[in-house]
Amino acid sequence: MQIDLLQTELDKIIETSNNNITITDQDGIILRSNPNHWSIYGIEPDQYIGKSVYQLQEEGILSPSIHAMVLESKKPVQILQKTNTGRTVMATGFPLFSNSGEIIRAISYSQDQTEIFNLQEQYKDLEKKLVSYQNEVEELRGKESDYHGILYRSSSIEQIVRTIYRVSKTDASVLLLGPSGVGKSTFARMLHAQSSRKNEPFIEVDCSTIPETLFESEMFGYESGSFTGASKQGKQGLIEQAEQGTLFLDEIGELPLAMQAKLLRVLQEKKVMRIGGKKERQVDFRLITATNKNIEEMVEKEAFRLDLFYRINIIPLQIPPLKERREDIPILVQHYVQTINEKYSMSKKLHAVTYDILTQYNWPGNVRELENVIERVILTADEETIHPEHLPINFKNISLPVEAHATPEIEHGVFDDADWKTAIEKTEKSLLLRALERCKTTYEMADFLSLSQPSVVRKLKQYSIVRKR
Ligand SMILES: Nc1ncnc2c1ncn2[C@@H]1O[C@H](COP(=O)(O)OP(=O)(O)OP(=O)(O)O)[C@@H](O)[C@H]1O
Repeated sequence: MQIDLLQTELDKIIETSNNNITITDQDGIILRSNPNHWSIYGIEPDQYIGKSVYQLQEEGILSPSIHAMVLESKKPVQILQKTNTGRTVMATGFPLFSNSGEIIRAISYSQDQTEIFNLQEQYKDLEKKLVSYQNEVEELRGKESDYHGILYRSSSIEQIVRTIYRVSKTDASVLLLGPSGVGKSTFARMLHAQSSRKNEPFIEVDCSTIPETLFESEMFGYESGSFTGASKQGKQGLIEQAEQGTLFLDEIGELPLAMQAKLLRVLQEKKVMRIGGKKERQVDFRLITATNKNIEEMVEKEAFRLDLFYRINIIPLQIPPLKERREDIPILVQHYVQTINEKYSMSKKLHAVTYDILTQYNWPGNVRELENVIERVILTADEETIHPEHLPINFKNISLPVEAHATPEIEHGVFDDADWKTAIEKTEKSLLLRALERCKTTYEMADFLSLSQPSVVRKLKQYSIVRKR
């Protein structure tokens, strides 16, 4: 009765265990096992009892057999088995000895670990990807704020820089979209400089400036004497000049429909025929296009060919105007004040209020306008310090936020009815706000203010100044 109960309990344990428990005798004959788990070995549950593990090993069903190993070594063994159903099984085996020290049983527990191994593989894959992304980020971060001449602090430009970095490794056509002066040409040059074609030509074509009558001869070139006025030697077209390099078609939205059709043919066939030529020439270039037009609307109005749009619009990148990424303005202002001073061997400075006005302005002409305005005021101001009145007329009605008004006090040392403590506090607060606008981190602020970083953090807290992220 007691034996029967033990037997039933053992059967139940084996049957319900999450592990595949298998017991063999000293000759490797399977005495008991859990029927639920044998499917991972590709064998029917009723086929294994009474079978020899050596035979199953020979048939390739157990490779290798843990029992065979335990019986041979007379020691506990742990192995990974690859089953012929493609599963990965972790098997642990133990010998069981009689009182006289003879091995009488081998018992194994095995568990299907396929999912865990798959996850491990995926994890390794992800780790590899992570390392490569980290390298990418490090590379970008190292050059952050000045990446191929592109200055930025905004996350929107950072995102674009990252995308450009990634697509520069491919030959995909990129379409740069955005209003005039946002930096489309600058990004196009950066993309080329970053690509494997960087040592080959970068040919920039402003589609709005080529007259329709000259389009073919300019773009495709011509053979000698092919038309009146043609050069005797013939001429290589712009597309051929971009061979192995990058062809940047700026203002593509200005291209008349007839020229769009001609361009499409070249893009489809990657071949050009010079005017007066007899055979087509194979061309290999990377295409970048840019426009400040709403090109999708042009497609809808049939002013731009849909098939050409598909060709150029593989990777569209929308560059936001400056007013939508205001955090880029201070760094651009500082950059242009410095470079334009250097260009003209000058050392003009912006008055704090001028600086505040420039950073509050909406810049409808974007970075180009910013660069031009700073150049103009540096050249025309008759004083070393550029005051608000030196700015063009359209800057007259800029209203500054309350904090900004505190800054002239520092310049002039004027504090109405203020006691010493209030004056110091006002000054400190103004300096902190100014540093905050110019700097990205509290470490940079500390550098800028010649303070320690903990002091900066403490003072920001003292004046309840919160840094924007
Ligand atoms: N992020 C930036 N950092 C530094 N300079 C920039 C940046 N973006 C643009 N610029 C400068 O602004 C000026 C205008 O840029 P760019 O010519 O690339 O603009 P665009 O969008 O191509 O203009 P358009 O549509 O009129 O051709 C250039 O002198 C360029 O160097």
